[in-house]
Amino acid sequence: MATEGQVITCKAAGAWDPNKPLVIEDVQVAPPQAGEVRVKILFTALCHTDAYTWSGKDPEGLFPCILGHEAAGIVESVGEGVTEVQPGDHVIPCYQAECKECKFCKSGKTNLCGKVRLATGVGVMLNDRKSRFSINGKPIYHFMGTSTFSQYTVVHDVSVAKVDPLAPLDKVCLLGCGVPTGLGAVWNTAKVEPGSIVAIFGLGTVGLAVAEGAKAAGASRIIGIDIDSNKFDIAKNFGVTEFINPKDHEKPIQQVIVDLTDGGVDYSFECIGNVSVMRAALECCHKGWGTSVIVGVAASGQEISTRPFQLVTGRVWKGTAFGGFKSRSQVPWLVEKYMKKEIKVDEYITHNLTLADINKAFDLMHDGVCLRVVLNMHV
Ligand SMILES: NC(=O)C1=CN([C@@H]2O[C@H](COP(=O)(O)OP(=O)(O)OC[C@H]3O[C@@H](n4cnc5c(N)ncnc54)[C@H](O)[C@@H]3O)[C@@H](O)[C@H]2O)C=CC1
Ligand SMILES: N[C@@H](CCC(=O)N[C@@H](CSC=O)C(=O)NCC(=O)O)C(=O)O
Ligand SMILES: [Zn+2]
Ligand SMILES: [Zn+2]
Repeated sequence: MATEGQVITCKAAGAWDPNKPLVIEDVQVAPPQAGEVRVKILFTALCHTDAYTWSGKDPEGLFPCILGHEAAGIVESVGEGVTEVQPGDHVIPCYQAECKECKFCKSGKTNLCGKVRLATGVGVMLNDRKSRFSINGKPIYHFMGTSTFSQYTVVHDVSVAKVDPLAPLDKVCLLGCGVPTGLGAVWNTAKVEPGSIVAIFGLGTVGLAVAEGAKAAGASRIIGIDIDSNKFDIAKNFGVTEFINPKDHEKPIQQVIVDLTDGGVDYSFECIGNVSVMRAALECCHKGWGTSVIVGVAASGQEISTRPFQLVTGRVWKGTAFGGFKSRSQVPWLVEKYMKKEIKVDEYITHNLTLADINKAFDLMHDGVCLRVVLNMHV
């Protein structure tokens, strides 16, 4: 049955209140307006950032909403003026937009885009500042401009990357967030050189993708730090060469690492979202040149601190969003790298469940027993 121009009623996971179980329910998804694309989501993964917003600690978190931002699907219909995708195209929604026209996109200095960010930050579409989701007439907010925990979603045309139709969508959905973030933190943000010593705090999907990126960049030592020693075995497969569990040491972890590395590492990456660890990650860097990249997302109200002397003496503190990748231009390139077996993706998927199991999937994340859980949205 043709659905173009019609309201679609489908299943979605509604987040009604912080930390309250997600509710699988019928949601109405309005047709796309000008500059918008309605996508049938086939597979979505869960990222720690979904859990962060669901927890109520995200200052941009609005309820009720439909979470989810790491997914893949097929274009169902497009709104007026949309030229770069058409119904049937295989796509990855991109929470980090790329309009190619705004001050940010034209700067050549950042992958951030300003075109739709103000609207996506308050859970609505740019065109009429309203949501395309509702339940029996009550509007439900969008999340990160993607809302992939729904069988159908509406995104801005600048927030969707067209990918190779031969790519398996149950795998490449991961290229919507965690894996590119880790790889890009190394390749685009830090620009790690061959021979570098690298420290990675947090060995979840993002930290392991940092390890993979560092190995590909020719790092000589890749030190993984995690409070869960169970992560160490799997981390070897991603290139981590040494492991430290801070619980095994009495000294501050930054001192342990400085002692192990003749003065500190060349590059460190914080992939947890813990501001104390961010300080340790900066302070384990080598005097004169060590660079620390903040990847983890810290809760509302949290602040970072260190002695300014750490920066005066040459350490550099940076951050990264989506690993510095320009989404619509570079996600298709990452998909091709996966198809050529130049980057891992399958190896990050530890569980496959269905939309109905979404609360179970978040339990796996909170119990620390998974990397990525991929949900089949239409079983
Ligand atoms: N900047 C960006 O563009 C992005 C940021 N993120 C953020 O990156 C972070 C990591 O995401 P995931 O890998 O999905 O999370 P995850 O929860 O799978 O991994 C976190 C790891 O950190 C470890 N850990 C927790 N506390 C620790 C501590 N005090 N010391 C050492 N290890 C500790 C855990 O055992 C776990 O292995 C999250 O904060 C997420 O929100 C995720 C994607 C994009
Ligand atoms: N709303 C949050 C912002 C959280 C954040 O930093 N998000 C990352 C992506 S995390 C993906 O899993 C990001 O890319 N930020 C850039 C942006 O424009 O949002 C808060 O206010 O804390
Ligand atoms: Zn994410
Ligand atoms: Zn832009």
